[in-house]
Amino acid sequence: MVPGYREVRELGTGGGGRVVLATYTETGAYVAIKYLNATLKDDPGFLRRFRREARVMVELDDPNVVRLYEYYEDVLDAAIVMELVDGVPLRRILAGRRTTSPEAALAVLKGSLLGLSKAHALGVVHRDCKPENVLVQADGASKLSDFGIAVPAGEADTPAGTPPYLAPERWSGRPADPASDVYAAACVFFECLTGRAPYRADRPAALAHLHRTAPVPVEAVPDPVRQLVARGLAKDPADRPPTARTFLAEVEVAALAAYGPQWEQRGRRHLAELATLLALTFPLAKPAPKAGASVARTVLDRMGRLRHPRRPGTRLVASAGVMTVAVAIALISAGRPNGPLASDRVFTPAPGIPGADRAGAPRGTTESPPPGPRRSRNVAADGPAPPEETSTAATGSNRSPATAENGSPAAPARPSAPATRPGTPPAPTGRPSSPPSSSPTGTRAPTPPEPTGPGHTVSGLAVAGIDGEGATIALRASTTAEVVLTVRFAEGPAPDRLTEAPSRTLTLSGSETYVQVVAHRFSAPPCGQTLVRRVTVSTSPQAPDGAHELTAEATGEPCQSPDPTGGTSGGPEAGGDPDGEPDGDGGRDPVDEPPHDPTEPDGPGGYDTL
Ligand SMILES: Nc1ncnc2c1ncn2[C@@H]1O[C@H](COP(=O)(O)OP(=O)(O)OP(=O)(O)O)[C@@H](O)[C@H]1O
Repeated sequence: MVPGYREVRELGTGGGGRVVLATYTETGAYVAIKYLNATLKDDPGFLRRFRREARVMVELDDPNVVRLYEYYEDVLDAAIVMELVDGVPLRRILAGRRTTSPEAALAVLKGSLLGLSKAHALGVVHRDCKPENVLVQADGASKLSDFGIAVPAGEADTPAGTPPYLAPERWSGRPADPASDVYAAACVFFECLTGRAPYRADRPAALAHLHRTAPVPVEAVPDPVRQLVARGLAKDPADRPPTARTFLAEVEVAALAAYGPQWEQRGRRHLAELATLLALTFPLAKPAPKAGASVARTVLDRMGRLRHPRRPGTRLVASAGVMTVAVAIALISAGRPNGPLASDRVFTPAPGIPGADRAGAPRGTTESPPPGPRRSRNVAADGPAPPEETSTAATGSNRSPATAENGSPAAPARPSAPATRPGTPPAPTGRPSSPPSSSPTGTRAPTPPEPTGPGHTVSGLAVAGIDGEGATIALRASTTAEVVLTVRFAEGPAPDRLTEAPSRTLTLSGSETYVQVVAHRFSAPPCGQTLVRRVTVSTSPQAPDGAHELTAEATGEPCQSPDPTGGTSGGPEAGGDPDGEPDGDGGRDPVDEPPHDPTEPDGPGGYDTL
């Protein structure tokens, strides 16, 4: 069990292990914890993949993607602590060949494409978009989960994916790229509309043949969305929208034209109805020992204070010299090739179920790190992988390591020994005596006080992410003495036209590793426009490579054009009514059965993730 959490019950078991509902003991907040199967944990390849999943998730701070709160690893367990989605997998909604209204199918597609866009912008492909991995909440919002087999786009990889959703080129062994995610998302869209995956066969070879050669079964879907299906399921990736973002633009246009400006509202409402029908299966529907306390504000309260979760046991740590590896430690080490990656300390990003305060915040923006070697972008993407992985295994493998502001490469900072050696007593586990301060200080940062203690250095510093409500900063110091962190936020219409906000100063102490979520409300980009956001961080004592900076772009939702149907909602051939009633595919014939098609009661059963 991950220290600091209490298991409530099992939610399900996937190919990689089990997922449990748990509470964070300090606040009572609910989380989902995915444990890597014990056998797989002993397999370096699987463990590497699991760590990669965590690293991808930590970067994907997006409301359409299940959020990572913490990655935990010790001698016994490897676990991902993540946002609990109180809802149902889309698979369960579609069970028994049930369908959704076209607007609901479009809403699912839009949610998946938004999540995938974020991944694509970071150079990552999901590779396993399918109804099992789309979780639908009671409000009709959906979230993409399970980045277990995600890889950097274009990386030569072993075949992976789930056959009914596998693009033709993937069957030929071509590397996964964003267009193959587009194909999978289009398959899920098709399944929402028809209750079936586009191609079905009982033998992989037959299924591969259908994906490669069978005509796209567009006649099975309502007219207004046929073109979308044809585009998304195009055999040749060159005929498909190249990324989720480009497909999304086409989806918005087609949906608006066919179903009017309220299409998404109606779609979400219908999804909400369908999910609510299954409310008894929601994770929180079953009796739980304690009501989930809201963590919305606690995180900010506690921001900057280090939580020392209970350690997994000194005996384990001391006797085996086992190191508890943490994502953020990898993050802050990522900028330096020989940086310290292992620690005996449990690390908890943004304590108090971090990120939860921001989970419900509206975003609807994309963030894409700009090119250029001088700026540290997403650190996990920039830096080399942890020692177990090659740098090409890191997300965005073609990116250069983080470099200092002055342009010189980050200096190696490998310590001569781990922080705690076998036999030495564990680090203090109490709370730091005083919380950090966080105050606006004018346009320039004040001169920070000198840190105490000899040999006190900051060995790692990185801006791990930016979103509309602030930045996540990872920091590692050589001792638990005070570190002053100065954060500057700036935004504007272009990189050379940024306006700086008053800087923020936080004093941190009591730990050697921190991940700070520093709140700052950036302006929301107007529809169709892009705003540039920049976060610059520096510390005292200074990090070896000085200040770090991350720049991101946020793009507003596409602007709505006047309703081409003259203001009526719902096109004449939509097969959906203005109230969004479940009308499925409007009584259309099911998809033509391809040869070798077995009868499948509940979706494309019989195929697991490869
Ligand atoms: N964050 C979450 N919140 C709520 N339920 C979740 C969460 N993550 C996973 N689950 C549920 O836990 C179960 C197992 O999920 P997991 O992702 O491990 O497997 P899967 O996607 O069903 O299968 P596979 O990983 O083999 O493709 C599923 O029922 C899933 O809906």
